[in-house]
Amino acid sequence: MSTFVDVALPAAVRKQFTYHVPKDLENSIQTGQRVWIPFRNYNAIGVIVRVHKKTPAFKTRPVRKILDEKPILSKELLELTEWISKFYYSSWGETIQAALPAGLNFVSRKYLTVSENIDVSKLGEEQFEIVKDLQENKTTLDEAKKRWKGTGLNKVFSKLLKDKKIEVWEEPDLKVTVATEREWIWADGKDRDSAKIFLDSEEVNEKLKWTSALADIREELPLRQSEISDDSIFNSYTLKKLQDEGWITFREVEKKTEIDHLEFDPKSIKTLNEDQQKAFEEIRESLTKEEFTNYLLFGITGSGKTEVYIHALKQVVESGKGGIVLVPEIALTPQTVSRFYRIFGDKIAVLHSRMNNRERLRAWKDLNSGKKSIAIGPRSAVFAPVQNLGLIILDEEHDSSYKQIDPAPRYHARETAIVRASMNNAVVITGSATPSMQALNMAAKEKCELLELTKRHAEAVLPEVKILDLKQYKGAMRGELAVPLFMAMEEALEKNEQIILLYNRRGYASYIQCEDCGHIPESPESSVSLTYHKRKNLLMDHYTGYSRRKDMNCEKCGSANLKIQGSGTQNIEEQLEDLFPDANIIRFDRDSTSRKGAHERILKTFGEGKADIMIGTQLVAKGLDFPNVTVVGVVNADTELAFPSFQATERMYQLLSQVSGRSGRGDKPGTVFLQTRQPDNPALKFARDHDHRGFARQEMEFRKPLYYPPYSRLIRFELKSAKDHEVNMAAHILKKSIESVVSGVPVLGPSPAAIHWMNKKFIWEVMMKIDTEKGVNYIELMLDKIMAVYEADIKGKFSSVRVNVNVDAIQ
Ligand SMILES: Nc1ncnc2c1ncn2[C@@H]1O[C@H](COP(=O)(O)OP(=O)(O)OP(=O)(O)O)[C@@H](O)[C@H]1O
Ligand SMILES: [Zn+2]
Repeated sequence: MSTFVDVALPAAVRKQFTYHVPKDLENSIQTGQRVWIPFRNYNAIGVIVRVHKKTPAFKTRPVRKILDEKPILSKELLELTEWISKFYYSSWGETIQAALPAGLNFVSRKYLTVSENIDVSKLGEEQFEIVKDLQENKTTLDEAKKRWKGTGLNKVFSKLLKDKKIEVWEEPDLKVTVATEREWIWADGKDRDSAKIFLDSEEVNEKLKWTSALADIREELPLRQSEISDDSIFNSYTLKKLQDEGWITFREVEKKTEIDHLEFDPKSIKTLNEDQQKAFEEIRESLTKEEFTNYLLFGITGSGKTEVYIHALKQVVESGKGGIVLVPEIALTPQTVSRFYRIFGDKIAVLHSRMNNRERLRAWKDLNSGKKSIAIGPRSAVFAPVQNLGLIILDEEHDSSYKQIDPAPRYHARETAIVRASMNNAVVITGSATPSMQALNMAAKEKCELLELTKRHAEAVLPEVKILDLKQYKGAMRGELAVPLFMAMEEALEKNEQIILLYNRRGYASYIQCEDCGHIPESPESSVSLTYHKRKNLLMDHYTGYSRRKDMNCEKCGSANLKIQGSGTQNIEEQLEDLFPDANIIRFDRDSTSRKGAHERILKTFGEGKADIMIGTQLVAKGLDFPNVTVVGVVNADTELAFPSFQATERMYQLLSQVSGRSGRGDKPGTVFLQTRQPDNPALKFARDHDHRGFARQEMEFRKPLYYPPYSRLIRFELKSAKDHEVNMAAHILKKSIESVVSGVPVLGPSPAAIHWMNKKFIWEVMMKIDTEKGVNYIELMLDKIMAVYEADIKGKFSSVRVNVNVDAIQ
């Protein structure tokens, strides 16, 4: 009886491809391996997701070769990616693609090889020339096409391909290597003492530049290339000279990662306070019993959630297991990493988006081999190949970055973490000072265990929050700052305390507006309003990258009265420099942190007290812990409300609470000022009173009758095409398809998306709300049916329209 395998490919089609296994490969084939399979007219890389004996109804082709001796995807991760592909309605292949780092996933190039069963002696002269070339030079398909383009050999090459005398094979795009660097060492027979004698000897001529270098480095060998600092008196060239003179030589060593430079001091682990200890005891019990449990750690800002995580993780590591710590990408600061590194040292592998492919691959391998047992990273670290998984921590559970939006798989790291933990009898701790409505609802339904920390550690207390009505302070403004905020800042500066200002917008000034007709220029590519950048004098679309020079006259009415409205962080920064000429001001936003390492530098400067005021976007609200910050100001609390989503209020509330939480974390009490034009907005008042439960109650009351999440599950269908009328019609057909498959569920739309035109495509949306009790199999089957009906209905029409499905869509 033959053996068959089902193979996943990274395509968007939700199906696997079946091949038979040649006898000689039968003993080595396993699920989770990559194999080469004939696909269309080349040999593609695929991942085996199933091995079975079920003969398919069609004629199968054979697996060509096995790429990985050992599976690169464990049974566990295969099962997890399968669950995601069903629940979030992605293809299994594209889900696997997201779960593996480049070099191990499907990212590949097409190379040419000469077929094994070709008889070279029978080739014509031109054929022989090509074959010989390919045998001698490793060549990609693209290179070959270029090489013979326009020459007489082009046709011969195509014929060889067609006759399968030359085959196309995909190969992983990244060779599995580690990054190395030079480490300079003494040459054979040379050492510090002989160098000293030489330097002291008469022969040494001061003209020899390298003398000083030798003097400088002789005590410091071995010396890594990366350790040569810019202000050092010698450089690589000096070292090269010393090498030529026979004093030193080098060897290639593995590069250190950023994390290798952090401080390791496991004894510095903090003793938990009473509340923390109580929470930890409960978690410990589940860990000891190896029983899947989902905890929600609801602890106010500064209550020491991180300390609880650390103790839980320690318990896990000591029992020989591994853990994953998920944090929002922008909270993945050196501050967070170093707190864990101090206790767990090189057991930690950090994964983040600023790493290059090679660094990421190395982290993956260290975890997969068990060399490291803790992964820290953003959303995608939920796929980290941690061995013997005992615990997953998901900090700042409410953060929207845990949901992937594009491309598929559109998964949420929280739900994925819960599923992965339950597969491993592991524990999940999700933590937040402002838990999402979803999480609170789970706790209410006893689907997770609620643990609370209601006090800040030791003497620290929550800050006093003041709401400033900008309408009332019209005549009492210092730039963008109402007088009370300005005065509090002056006072703090006087006492050498620090200040954080949130301005939730970027660029020099947000937008321009016509004073006469009120028109605000919009992007022709995405229909969002354009942001004005003073430095470049440009209007920019931050979604698509479109930009143009600032208009001189209103494009609508021709008036020259164009006013710059609102102000971005750069403008505020300049104002602050005038208002507080003696203060050091530092800006923290995406523009100022786009360079590698900038993020770290800014936080370090502020942490060391070398800056007095930090002004920035949402970045300043996340998880930062600076005990000397006593004043926090929100320049305009209303900006979040303008966002078109049922979650806008929740987002605003969270942002205000989180940024407020940066104040008064040490022994000095803090104050927070929220500037607004809507002082009566209840969300602001709840934020002022630190009343998350009150806010949640009101928010739930608002959502329940409207059947919004968490009372329902939102599934958004996004339809895209360059032809607006086609998407529009297709969206109507899709709506009917949904209604014919499931009756009685609310279907919203079709409507143009909030951003109706982007990347030259029109976007329409249809949304449905389903019962949250419906499980993964129901969802997959329902969506299969809907898509089948839809596809039958549009058959032959609207071929330009693509449909994306987003389960648990949040905005
Ligand atoms: N048991 C403890 N012993 C000593 N210091 C503690 C203890 N618990 C917390 N702290 C200190 O209190 C500060 C706040 O703690 P931590 O950053 O863990 O709070 P958090 O709940 O994670 O805050 P946030 O939600 O605002 O990010 C930190 O500087 C931390 O070191
Ligand atoms: Zn106008």
